[in-house]
Amino acid sequence: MDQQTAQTQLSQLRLELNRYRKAYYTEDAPLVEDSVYDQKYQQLLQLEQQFPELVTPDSPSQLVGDVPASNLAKVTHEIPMLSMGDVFSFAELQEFNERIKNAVGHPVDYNVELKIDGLALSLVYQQGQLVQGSTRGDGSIGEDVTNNVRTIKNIPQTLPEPLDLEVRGECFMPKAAFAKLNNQREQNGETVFANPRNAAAGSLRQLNAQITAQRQLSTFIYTVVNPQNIAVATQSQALEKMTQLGYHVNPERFVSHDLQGVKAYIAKYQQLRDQLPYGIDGIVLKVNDLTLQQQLGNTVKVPRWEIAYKFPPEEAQTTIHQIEWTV
Ligand SMILES: CC(C)(CNC(=O)c1ccc(Oc2ccccc2)cc1)c1ccc2c(N)nc(N)nc2n1
Repeated sequence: MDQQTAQTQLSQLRLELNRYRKAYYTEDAPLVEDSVYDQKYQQLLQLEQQFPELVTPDSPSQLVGDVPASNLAKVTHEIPMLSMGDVFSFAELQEFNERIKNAVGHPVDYNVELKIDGLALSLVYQQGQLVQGSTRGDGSIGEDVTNNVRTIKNIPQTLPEPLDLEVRGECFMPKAAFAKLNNQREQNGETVFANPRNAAAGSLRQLNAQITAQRQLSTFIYTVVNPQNIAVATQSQALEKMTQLGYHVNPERFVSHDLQGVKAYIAKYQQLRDQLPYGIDGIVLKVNDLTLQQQLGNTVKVPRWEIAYKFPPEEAQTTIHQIEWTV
């Protein structure tokens, strides 16, 4: 290929890849699958290797430090990482409760939790040592972020007991850290993140763990995948035990018999949502008894024993310097 053709192809690739990057990071609306981005990015790298004199400072290859690597190693989840069934009205919660009562034959207790708005994370421990951290990916295959999760302060690297355990939770960027990061990026003339969830995803999915380390990420852990290993019978006991093991577990939870108290909880946190230092997008009802959870089972993507009640979307995320955070 002659230099002229290479130049044309490279400027086309730079244009496309920078457009994809911008959409992914600032508009919270990826334009293409990671695999398409990867394939074009590899094409650009090959051409730049062949014609180094054609590399320009705005080429995506020159921003490698900050480009979240969609070429992180892959991890297969032995137990799938599931998502949530969503409802948008209290009436639908009542229908869910009726379905459960009919399936189980009696009223059940629910563990009621805030639905943390971050990115799902799985942590695997062997003999009490953290050996792997991974993202959900498509539920069966996620990305290996082990080195990055080792930089997150409230993730225990070693448990006080030599347990073989897999726990799951949400990785998130606190709102104050998000505001600070975007203001810094704006001052450096970099693209800003659309919302804390995108900022958390972009910060966790890095090849360079030192970038992750600077981003003040946090977690709330909410599931033990193998509860038999910690001798607990309910979701609420599991969360207590995880707290004792050193995990950061969200305290705004309670056990409700049927739906008593859930309406008040929804009203309280819809009100409090803007003042919380982390993002939530609803509440979650989980059948508290773990044996009942097993009996109720899961569909391919969603457990049958939990339901998420989604809050209406918050008003559009205005640009950061206009928001004065009240803590
Ligand atoms: C309920 C679950 C989907 C996690 N649970 C799982 O991923 C899960 C996965 C396999 C399980 O067991 C299986 C075992 C074998 C086969 C299939 C499933 C059980 C739970 C979930 C997801 C997001 C949550 C969130 N943002 N906030 C809170 N507060 N809770 C959340 N809970």
